Order: sequence, then structure tokens, then C-alpha cells
Amino acid sequence: MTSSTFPAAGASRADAPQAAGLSIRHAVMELGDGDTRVTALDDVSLDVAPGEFLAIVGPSGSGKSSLLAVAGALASPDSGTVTVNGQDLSQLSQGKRAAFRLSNIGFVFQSGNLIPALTAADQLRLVNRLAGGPKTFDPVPLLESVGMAHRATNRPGQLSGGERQRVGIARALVSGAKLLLVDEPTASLDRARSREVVELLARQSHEHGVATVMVTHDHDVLGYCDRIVEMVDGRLGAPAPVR
Ligand SMILES: Nc1ncnc2c1ncn2[C@@H]1O[C@H](COP(=O)(O)OP(=O)(O)OP(=O)(O)O)[C@@H](O)[C@H]1O
Repeated sequence: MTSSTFPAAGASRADAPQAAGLSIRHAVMELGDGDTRVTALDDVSLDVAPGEFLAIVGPSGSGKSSLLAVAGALASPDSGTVTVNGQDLSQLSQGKRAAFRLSNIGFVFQSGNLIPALTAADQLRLVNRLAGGPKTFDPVPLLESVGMAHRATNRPGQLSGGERQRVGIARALVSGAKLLLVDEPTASLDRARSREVVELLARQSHEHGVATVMVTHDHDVLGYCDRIVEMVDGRLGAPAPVR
């Protein structure tokens, strides 16, 4: 692990965005009105390279979810740019942005966020269909890569929390996403399962060249990450101490 160098928390020396992966330049985002107005992102610049597994830690309310939201084209910063795989997100219309998100960005949430009525295989098939993927799509190899092929016909209610997360990770990678945004993936898991899930995220990032950004409060899993940045009061700062 390298939790060492932090020139602007991973921003490259030149101010131009990198061609692949995620580049955020001088993002500012304010939320709320009047007295409740807060600067959720305060001049944030960040690069995450293909194949890099980055963790973002920081206190509650420091802006971590806001950062994931702008990186995932779910929210637009008031100023600054967000570039994913060379595409400046602000240049896309609302409709094009949704299509870009479907085929370029994968999301993994706390609880796996699976659809209760669908089997593991069908969770993946649905995303493939929504993204306009090939009719011949076979979910089994992807389920196999997360150790879940033997559970392909099980519904979420028949899976453990860790297994649900594994299916969620496979689903996030269905359309070949090269940016993976992961929010508190271990929140509902015990220690051993947490480590397994985060180790899987690290392996998927490295083997498939995926730029992965994981927000976590779980310091126990930081050893699997290539880089760790801390967010405080909307700003990215020094590396967090690894325990
Ligand atoms: N819709 C909103 N309207 C107003 N303020 C908001 C809104 N969403 C978030 N905020 C505020 O923006 C700041 C950043 O919130 P954000 O959710 O990004 O933090 P976080 O680091 O993800 O927190 P947590 O670890 O608790 O999830 C906080 O002060 C929060 O209260």
C-alpha cells in the first residue's frame, strides 16, 4: 500500500485531466439554503488512475458522499470539472449523462441494493439489458469472478450479507465500467466478511483496470487500498493514518 504522497490529494501536477479513470478539478459544491448552506466540496481536485483502488475516509458530514455523487454524474458541481474516461461530464445533456453513467460507471452501495425478486444471475442480466448490452450476455463468468457462480439461481433473501455484496460488485461491472464508486461496502458485515469483500474490490480493480473509489469508516480494511485520502470540511487533505 502507498498512503504516502499527497500533492493535492492525487491531482496531477499539470492541471489537465488525465485521459482515463477519474479526474476532478477544483470542484466546488454548495448545498442547502440560507443559514443551512454548507460547502460540501471546497476546491476538490483528485485523480484516480485505471486499476487504482482509492479509499476516502473522514468524519460524518465532511463531503464524502457529495464527492461520490459528482464523480458518478449524480450531481453537478457548482464549478470545476469532472472527467471520466476522458469525457467531461458537464458537456453531456441530462439524457446522455444517464446513458454514459450506465455504461461507464458502476455503483456499489452499503447493502448491495439488489432487487429482492431477482436471482443473482438475473440482477446482472437486467443491468446488461438496461445498458443495451449483447443479447448473448452470460452472467456466469462474472459471477464466477466474484466467487458466486454456485449461487446464480439464488435470490438476495437466500444470500448472506457478504454474498449480496459480491453480487452487487459483479452487477456494477456488467457493462465493463471502468470507474467503480463504492459507498460503505462493509457497513453491514462482520470483520471477516468485510475483509473478503474489500479484498475482492482490490482484485477486481487491479485485474480489470478499474479506477475504484471507496468511501469507508472501516479502518480495518484500509490495508487493501492503494491510496487513502482524508476528507475534512469538504476538502481533501493529508493521508489518513492506517491502523
Ligand atoms: N441535500 C442536502 N441539503 C443540504 N445540505 C446537505 C445535503 N446533503 C448533504 N448536505 C450537507 O453537506 C455536507 C456534506 O455531506 P455529505 O453527505 O457529503 O458528507 P459525508 O462525509 O458523506 O457524511 P457521512 O459520513 O455522514 O455519510 C454536510 O454538512 C451535510 O449536512
